[in-house]
Amino acid sequence: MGKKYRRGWALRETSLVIPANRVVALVGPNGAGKSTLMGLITGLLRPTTGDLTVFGDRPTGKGLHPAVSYLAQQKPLYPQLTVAETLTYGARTNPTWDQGYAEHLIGQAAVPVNAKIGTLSGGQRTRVALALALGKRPRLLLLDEPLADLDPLARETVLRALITEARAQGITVLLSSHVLAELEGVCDHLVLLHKGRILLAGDVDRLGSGGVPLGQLALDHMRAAAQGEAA
Ligand SMILES: Nc1ncnc2c1ncn2[C@@H]1O[C@H](COP(=O)(O)OP(=O)(O)OP(=O)(O)O)[C@@H](O)[C@H]1O
Repeated sequence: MGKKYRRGWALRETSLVIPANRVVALVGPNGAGKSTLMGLITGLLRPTTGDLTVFGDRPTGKGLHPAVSYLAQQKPLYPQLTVAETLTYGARTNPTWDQGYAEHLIGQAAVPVNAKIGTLSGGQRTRVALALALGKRPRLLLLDEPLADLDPLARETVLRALITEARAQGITVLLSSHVLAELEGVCDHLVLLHKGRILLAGDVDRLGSGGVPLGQLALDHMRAAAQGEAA
């Protein structure tokens, strides 16, 4: 498939399968097309050419697929609501909502349930947003740089909690990040985009067979692509 905006192509002739039950790293320089790819999967965007299916269904553009949760850097939480009210909102808007599970995740993160969202730290807000995303019991979780506003320690804590949960529940995760080092040991599949094309895609074990870590592998390919253009 491809996606063209007024200014030009953001994704070109992209053919990709996101493998089930994996934690997939989506990496690439600024403007590579990562958010566009996520937008197509959520149905917020429509492909200009070609097609895609999510669990066998074409995205309708009328809201997310019931089996998909999406979390971006800007978390759509209401600052005036308490954490408990936020979960109630989740229950009201998601037919597959699991209240007990969402409460368990909030408890695990030690976020006070009666606190208003607006009074929470960035890390706590992210944990609430994650509980909202996971409480829907998705089969696919799309994370578009969800940790970008957190400090390194909070990033590590939240990422570990998230991945533990995803693996325990068999959720497929597509995670975009510019912090390559933190994807190490977390992601088992890599998709590297560059200027709207797939530069590299595959299992980390196979791609890094020379013992090259994921971050290094991605960086080497990004450098080579940039040098190829400059030449
Ligand atoms: N709504 C839009 N209208 C026009 N062009 C857009 C729009 N959204 C993205 N683009 C362009 O499409 C290309 C891909 O953008 P996209 O946001 O998908 O990249 P990205 O890999 O997520 O970048 P970043 O790492 O900076 O978040 C860029 O050239 C961008 O300028």
